[in-house]
Amino acid sequence: MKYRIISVGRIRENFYQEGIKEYLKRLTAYTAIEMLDGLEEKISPRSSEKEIARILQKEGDRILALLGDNEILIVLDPQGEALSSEQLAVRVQELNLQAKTRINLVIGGAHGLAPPVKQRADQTISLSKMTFPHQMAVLLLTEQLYRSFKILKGEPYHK
Ligand SMILES: C[S@@+](CC[C@H](N)C(=O)[O-])C[C@H]1O[C@@H](n2cnc3c(N)ncnc32)[C@H](O)[C@@H]1O
Repeated sequence: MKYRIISVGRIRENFYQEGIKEYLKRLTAYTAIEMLDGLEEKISPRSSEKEIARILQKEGDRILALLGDNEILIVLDPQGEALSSEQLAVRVQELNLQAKTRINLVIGGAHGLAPPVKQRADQTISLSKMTFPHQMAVLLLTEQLYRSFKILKGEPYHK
């Protein structure tokens, strides 16, 4: 099964880039995985609700255009399903057995994700009830995916 992390916001900070790159590299021992970032629209901090909705829709259209019919979409959202690392590992195992071509994990931008993206989601997963910056959410996700594969392989990993 192929994995793709789609981050609407660009991964700008060096220290996030380094961490994400490291976990993506480690993950290649277990699966084919790529990351796509920077799908965001420019937005002013003083944008109106209407402007934000318009931008979210544009970003959402871009995300949905990337997905084939036979691809799984998992949205990352603080309001999503809370899983332990062991439960996430079981979820990864189940997903890997599905007759689908790719698993897409989507992280929203500064204003989250448009309703059509949330509606298309096959699953919505939370990393915590707290809200993180998108770069932190991508880093946490890559680490938790790596942890999942380690758990599934029964390989040692610091607790
Ligand atoms: C800065 S947050 C967006 C916050 C925005 N106010 C909203 O309503 O979604 C950027 C993205 O990071 C991801 N994210 C942040 N915290 C998360 C968490 N605790 N669990 C899962 N994803 C999270 C989500 O995909 C979110 O869309």
